[in-house]
This record gives sequence, C-alpha cells and structure tokens, in this order.
Amino acid sequence: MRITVCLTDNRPDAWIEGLRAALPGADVQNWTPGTPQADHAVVWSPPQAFMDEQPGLLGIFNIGAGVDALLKLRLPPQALVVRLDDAGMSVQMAEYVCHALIRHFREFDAYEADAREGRWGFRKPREREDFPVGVMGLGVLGERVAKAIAQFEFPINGWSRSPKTIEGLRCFAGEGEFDAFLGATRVLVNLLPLTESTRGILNRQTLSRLNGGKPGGYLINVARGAHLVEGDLIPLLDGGQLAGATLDVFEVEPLPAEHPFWRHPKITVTPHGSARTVRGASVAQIARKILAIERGEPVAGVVDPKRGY
Ligand SMILES: NC(=O)C1=CN([C@@H]2O[C@H](COP(=O)(O)OP(=O)(O)OC[C@H]3O[C@@H](n4cnc5c(N)ncnc54)[C@H](OP(=O)(O)O)[C@@H]3O)[C@@H](O)[C@H]2O)C=CC1
Ligand SMILES: O=C(O)C(=O)CO
Repeated sequence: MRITVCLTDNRPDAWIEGLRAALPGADVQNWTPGTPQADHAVVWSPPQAFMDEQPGLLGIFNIGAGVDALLKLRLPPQALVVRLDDAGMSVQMAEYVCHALIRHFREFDAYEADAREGRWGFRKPREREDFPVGVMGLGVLGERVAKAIAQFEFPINGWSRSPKTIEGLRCFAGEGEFDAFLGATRVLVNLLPLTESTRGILNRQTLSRLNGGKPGGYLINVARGAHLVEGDLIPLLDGGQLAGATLDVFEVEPLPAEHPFWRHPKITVTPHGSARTVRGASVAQIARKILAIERGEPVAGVVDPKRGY
C-alpha cells in the first residue's frame, strides 16, 4: 500500500515517521511533483496539482476538522474525503471557549485593566441566567463545547442543520429556527463548518438579533474567518450593540499587522490556535481508518462534498 503526504505549511517528517510506524509495510512518502500514484493521501491544503497527479486515490485524509480548503479543489470522484474526528481537538476547543466565556462573564478583562493601574475595583456579580450561551454547530466540537459550558450552569442553546435532542441543551434546527436561536442567545459561539450556506452568517443583521435585540451580545468565533462579515463587527461594537468579541479565525490569516481587530479594545485576537491538531492521536486515527478502508469497512468522519462538511 502506498501513502503520499502533502502538508502545506506543516513539516511532513514526523507525520511520515508516525505513519510508517503505525502502518508497517506501507510505503509512505512525502509528495513532490512526479511522486508515483498512491492509494491514500494525508493532506492539509494541498495544491490542485497534487490532486491532478493522484487521480487513483481511495482515501484523502485531512489533518484537520475543517475541509473547506480541500473541497475547493477538483478531487478524484471515487476518493473518500475523511476529516479528523476530534483526535484531541474537542477538549482544547472546550477549554478555549469556556475561558473566553468566563473571562467576559466575570469581567476578568476589566480586572486585568484595573490591576495594571493598581485599582481595587470590585464589580457586582452578574447573574448567569442573564447570559444564555448559544452554540452554532453541534457536531464533534460544538457538542463537546456546549456540554462543557453547561457544567458552569449557563442557560445553553444549540443550533444545527438537523434536529437534535441533547440533554441540558435547548436545541434549535434549520433556517426556520435560526432567529429564535439568536434571540434566545446572548453569547454566541460559532462552530459551524464553512460552506456556501454558512459563509457570512455572522453579520450586522444576525448579530443585532442576539439577546432579544437588546445591546450586550458577545461573539466567540472559533470556526472560520469567512463566517464573519468583518466590516460589520466594529460598528456593532462601537455602537454598543455588541459588548465584545473573541476571535481565533480571520478572513485573511495571518491577520495583517494593520488590521483594526488587533487594536480594538473590545476584541480579543488569538492566532487560529483554539484547537490544534494533535499529531500522535491523528496519526493513530488515520492509520486505523486506512486499514478499515483497505478491509472494505466503513469509517467515521467521511465528508459529504455536496453538503460541504
Ligand atoms: N479554530 C480552530 O482551531 C479550529 C476550527 N475548526 C472549525 O470548526 C468547525 C466545526 O468542526 P466539527 O464540530 O468537527 O464539525 P462537524 O462537521 O462535526 O459539525 C458541524 C455542525 O454544524 C452543523 N451545520 C452545518 N451546516 C449547517 C447549517 N447550514 N445550519 C445549521 N447547522 C449547520 C451540523 O449540523 P448537523 O449535525 O445537523 O449535520 C453539525 O452539527 C470545522 O469545520 C472547522 O472550520 C475546527 C478545528 C479547529
Ligand atoms: O482542524 C481545523 O479545521 C483547524 O482549523 C485546525 O487549526
């Protein structure tokens, strides 16, 4: 069995070594133009030239959860596209989102500013019932995040494409229930995949509906930058409709040094690191799935290219 590795912006050596150790007998090589046809590919943002040279692939394994960059390419029609299924990411995402939520709710940003001035500025505790959280996307990451938030006893809503029942969550589904979900939510967490239906979903209109249309909504975007219409955010913050935003992902990454998000006092920026790929767990998961596909067995995490995730 031949496996080719094509990782844009990632060093391939440790992946190749890990795959060779997990799949003894497999011929695992880094891709360069002219590499022989492989049975499976392990990829991150490969160029179209890679796909054009590998028309016989059976499996294309993405070393991330989001497949938006991959699905922009012309892919071999018979190949299964397989995303990472958690592999150590959901716990990181739960940490990140709980931290951002609690930092805002408990006003730690204001305490940090006070501390820098040596100011003993006690603030009146807030009621968590006044801070219902809404998680957009109840997939591998969203469900884990929602359950982690529920541990802190915030009222919690979730929104997905298909209807769901998840203990402790008020679940909304589909476009028909989107407005009700937004209206019932004050702190909005985005964990949707980027598809043609979700691009630009965080915009002036939708963000203005948070918190029943009253000022004070808060945005945590950890999915993809293109979910947010970036030009709409600062007017909502400056006008007071939104109290703040924590952003991990951006339309252009790295976020350009001159971008106004870096210096806005109500925006916290992190460099697309809310949930990093954990190499060891990912290699083990991909190796297990390659063997299953070779045996003709089904695997989890197969992407539906028409649906876009
Ligand atoms: N910042 C970072 O470091 C990282 C970001 N990510 C991002 O997080 C995203 C989510 O990951 P993951 O949880 O694994 O994805 P999943 O595919 O497991 O879950 C996607 C969820 O979104 C829902 N959904 C999809 N389209 C719509 C729609 N049009 N309307 C309503 N709901 C919709 C799905 O609904 P249904 O359940 O009905 O299908 C599902 O609940 C990734 O696509 C990636 O972009 C991922 C990892 C790290
Ligand atoms: O897994 C993903 O989709 C990521 O964004 C990792 O950074």
